[in-house]
Amino acid sequence: MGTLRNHVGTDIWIGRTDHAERRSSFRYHQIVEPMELLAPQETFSTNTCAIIGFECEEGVRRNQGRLGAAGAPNALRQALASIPWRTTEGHRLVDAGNVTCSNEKLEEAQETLGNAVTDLLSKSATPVILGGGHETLYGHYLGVRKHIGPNASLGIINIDAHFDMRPYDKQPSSGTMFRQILEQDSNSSYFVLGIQRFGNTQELFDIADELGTRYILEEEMHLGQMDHIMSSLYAFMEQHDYVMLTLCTDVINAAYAPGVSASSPFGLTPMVVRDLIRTVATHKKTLSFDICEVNPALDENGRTIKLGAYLTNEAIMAFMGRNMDDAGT
Ligand SMILES: N=CN[C@@H](CCC(=O)O)C(=O)O
Ligand SMILES: [Mn+2]
Ligand SMILES: [Mn+2]
Repeated sequence: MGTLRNHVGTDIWIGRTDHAERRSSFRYHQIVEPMELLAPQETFSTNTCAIIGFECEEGVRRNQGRLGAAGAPNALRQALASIPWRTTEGHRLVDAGNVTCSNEKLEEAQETLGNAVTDLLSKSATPVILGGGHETLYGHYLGVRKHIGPNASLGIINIDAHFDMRPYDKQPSSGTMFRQILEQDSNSSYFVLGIQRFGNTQELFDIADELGTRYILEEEMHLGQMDHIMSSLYAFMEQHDYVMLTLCTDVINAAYAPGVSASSPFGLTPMVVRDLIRTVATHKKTLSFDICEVNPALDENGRTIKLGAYLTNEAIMAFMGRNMDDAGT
């Protein structure tokens, strides 16, 4: 089994403290609570986000990518630690620890992550998954599908430069997940935003068309075009019973996000990605979020890690914001 480590080291959630008791000066490290996964426990209020890390780069290795993404979950936690926590008192953030992939056992680790995600959803927490290579998404998907059952329609929204729809008959990797899902699950649909025209072969565009993928190219996603894109995104979410969101950090321009395996010289700006995350995570059908492909080993001065943490914060704040009315109940 993929190893489940319930508690991250005490040296991870450390940051600046402006005041030890005054909540209005709190940052993430002052409010995050450790939690036991898979242990019987009372259900959370709907105002709870649950972080879980996936220390895995086996999918990237199999896809001939550059290694380092397994170090991202704790690096992202460290960067989140000092971000101001700006929600009301009823909102909680728990940390369920890390699932670690060892001995190249990717499929087992994805299953372990899936079980953790199902557990969190069954306790009414909103999972926020810190990958890992983009193979993290497949474990995330397994957990969501198990929670909602086989018959519910699931809309999967991916913000990515790549389709990740390569053949998986030899082995799944970080380049195969959406083909695995669409070929195995007729109640799932796929919408990907930020595709690079020259980051994918013609064959991958053909497979995307064959499998009914909705996609928007990066070059169609700039100022003046966003209203139309947000409307398409909203329409896609409305068509499904549930939605899940995944961010492949290589969709962002390489100047802002150099710390990824396959960087994008023409990638999106962080502000566009922030708007997409806000739109999707605010929607009531969205169950969960993952961030993948941050690679600390390739980063420059922590720039990609910090951006990844800020985008994760956007997802968490959007999830919390939609539950504002329930806060404190
Ligand atoms: N996770 C996806 N990775 C891309 C890598 C592309 C590249 O190396 O240029 C893919 O498989 O298509
Ligand atoms: Mn990608
Ligand atoms: Mn990807």
